[in-house]
Amino acid sequence: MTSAVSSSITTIRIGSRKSQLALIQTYWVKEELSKKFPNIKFEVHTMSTKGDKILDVPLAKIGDKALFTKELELGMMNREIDFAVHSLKDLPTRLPEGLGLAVISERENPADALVVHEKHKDKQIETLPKGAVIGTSSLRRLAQLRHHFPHFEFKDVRGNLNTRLAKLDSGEYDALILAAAGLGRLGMSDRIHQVIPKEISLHAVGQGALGIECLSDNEKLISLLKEAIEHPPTRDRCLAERAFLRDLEGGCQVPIGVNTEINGDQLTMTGIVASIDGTKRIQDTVTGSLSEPEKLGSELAHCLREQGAQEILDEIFATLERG
Ligand SMILES: NCc1[nH]cc(CCC(=O)O)c1CC(=O)O
Repeated sequence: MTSAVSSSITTIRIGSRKSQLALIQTYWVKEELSKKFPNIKFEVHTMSTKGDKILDVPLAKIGDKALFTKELELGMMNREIDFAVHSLKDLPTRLPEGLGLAVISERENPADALVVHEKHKDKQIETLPKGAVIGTSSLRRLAQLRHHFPHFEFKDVRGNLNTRLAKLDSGEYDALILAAAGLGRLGMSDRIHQVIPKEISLHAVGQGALGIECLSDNEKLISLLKEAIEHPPTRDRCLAERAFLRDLEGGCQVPIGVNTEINGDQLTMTGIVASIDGTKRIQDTVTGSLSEPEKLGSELAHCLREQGAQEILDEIFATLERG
């Protein structure tokens, strides 16, 4: 008996991707659970996802929202694992029937970071030279940076963080834009040359937080996870962000950015939808009660739609389909 529903709990199986970052995140979750529940045995089971296997195609062109999660979801549906740990930003906003987002962990800095080649160590993003080659695999980063810095050359970069950094250091790129949180968790905060301010680029929905997915009816497991892992302020911010993305029908790979802030019992949320060439941008900010984060996310999505966000998104989907 390995299910957490039984009173004779013995083992709970945690599903994880195999990348170094995924394993660091999963072992952190395992450690937090083990501290709270020393009598339960937690086991890590690793799986490769499609996103780990296809490394020669730009992410946006693969066009599969469950790129980093599907194999783990099958593992839960087949009862091979009890829950899966994801980078929340890689978890689609609509999950397969029977599965749910059980808890959200405390968020690290959700901002993007500039990482530069040694020869640019005295520069900031504002002062990198014309024609500088900037590596990013995210349309969101591309669209927002191109608007502010049309004189840079943007080039796709795939692979895990170590591979990307090796490509930067070998001179293939002048700089990379990476999530500050990923670098921090890998112990490479010293490579963060500049945190990109929100006035230049808004971060991805859910960036910097972990999301734990499990069968929606596994109430015992969900209550264990809540007790050990859940961080309510991050949860509320991320639920608002995910409602915003869900209502715009966007995945991780569309140029949609957000910023959220809690002040007392109020949540303030800024969102942007941008065209890939950086010329069209629709951005707005809403504030509402922290008690209904998803309502606020939906309100912001509606707001941007009314200002023409859907046209920008439709154009992008058509371009991606044409290849
Ligand atoms: N899709 C890649 C991905 N998914 C999660 C992270 C790490 C940061 C996070 O937890 O948001 C990264 C790398 C990156 O964007 O640089």
